Amino acid sequence: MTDIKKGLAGVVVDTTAISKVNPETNSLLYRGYPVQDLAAKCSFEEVAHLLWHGDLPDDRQLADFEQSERAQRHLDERVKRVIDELPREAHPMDLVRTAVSFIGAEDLTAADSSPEANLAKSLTLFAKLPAIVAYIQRRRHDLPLVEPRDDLGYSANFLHMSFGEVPDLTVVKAFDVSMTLYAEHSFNASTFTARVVTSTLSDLYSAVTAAIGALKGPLHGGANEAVMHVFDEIGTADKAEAWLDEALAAKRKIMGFGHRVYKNGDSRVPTMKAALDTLVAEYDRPDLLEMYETLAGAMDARKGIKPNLDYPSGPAYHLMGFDTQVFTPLFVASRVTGWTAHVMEQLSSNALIRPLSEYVGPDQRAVPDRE
Ligand SMILES: CC(=O)SCCNC(=O)CCNC(=O)[C@H](O)C(C)(C)COP(=O)(O)OP(=O)(O)OC[C@H]1O[C@@H](n2cnc3c(N)ncnc32)[C@H](O)[C@@H]1OP(=O)(O)O
Ligand SMILES: O=C([O-])CC(=O)C(=O)O
Repeated sequence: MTDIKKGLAGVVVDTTAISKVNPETNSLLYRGYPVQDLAAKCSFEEVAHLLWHGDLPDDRQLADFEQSERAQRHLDERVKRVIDELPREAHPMDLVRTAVSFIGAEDLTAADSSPEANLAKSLTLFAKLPAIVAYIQRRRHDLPLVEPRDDLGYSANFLHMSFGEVPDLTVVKAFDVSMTLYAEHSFNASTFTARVVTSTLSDLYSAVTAAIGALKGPLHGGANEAVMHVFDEIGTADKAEAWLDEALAAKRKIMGFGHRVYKNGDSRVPTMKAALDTLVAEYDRPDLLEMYETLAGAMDARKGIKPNLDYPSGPAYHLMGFDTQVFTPLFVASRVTGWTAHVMEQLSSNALIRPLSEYVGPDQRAVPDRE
């Protein structure tokens, strides 16, 4: 029998210059820069520029970049109408996926996959996703669309469009940090999906639409939503240990824990946990922190399995005021930078991605004659 690497675990399928995930040193580099330092010192706009162009922008480049992003922030009436046609109860990930697909169908230059065209499309999606996600968040509460403000940075504007006001700087910074941390993570399932689609020479919108579908699952991005459901199911921290014992006995996967690559903790968690701590102080919610610590401690004690980025980001988005079902769309708004960087990298040295499988079905047999 062939040595099959189920789930492609441990298989290196290509090179990438975009990010380096190193489980040995528990580190993550974007284009050579430690992600913690980027989160501390740079805006998400700078990080997006870094991922797409390979380097941080100088002042002039940043000003140009910000200007192009701010000019495209509004929600197009037709995209709004498409969202409005869909049930209010539809999962926000399905709405975001449909909105991106619609934008792709409307763009008559979608098939132009030149580096310049793909860069322009990437920037368009980056600029428009906050409006889409913010509108979905508001529509769930029967609230009207909030127009973007072009005097605000990406994260402050995102929060303004979501809630109609700009929160304290601490909250804006925590949100911006989450965007930076979620932006890129080498060949994770959704990015690999984007690369598979791109490898057939399909267009960038199709790759991003497919990637959104892959991100939705609870074993990947959907876990940030699932963490909050777990917290709700447990109720209060004093019940966390008993809940965990029962869940593990029932062989349940505990959402927000474990990782395919990191086996000793996720490099991004300390930075996001620090951001969560600032939010807990800001909103005076020590109960949430107690739940976080108790469940994480119990999981470590019982299984030695550590939290991944979705574990601190779920409660952080909750404190900011987002509905639980809107957490994974926030991940989309960030990861679109990494996905599109990978689309462009894949095209720069493309090979159709088409692995082999070992057939284990019935041997060849004759189709019975039909009357
Ligand atoms: C941003 C992100 O996408 S990060 C990932 C977000 N996903 C989640 O948080 C979902 C919960 N986690 C998981 O399901 C897994 O840890 C994954 C899918 C992320 C990684 O899985 P894999 O690399 O395939 O590891 P695998 O599932 O084989 O786990 C190895 C062992 O640890 C156990 N394990 C791993 N994660 C968990 C978990 N969250 N809860 C309980 N047990 C777990 C498995 O049951 C398995 O045990 P076994 O050897 O006794 O069968
Ligand atoms: O790398 C992975 O498999 C999942 C992950 O953490 C991410 O995509 O951010």
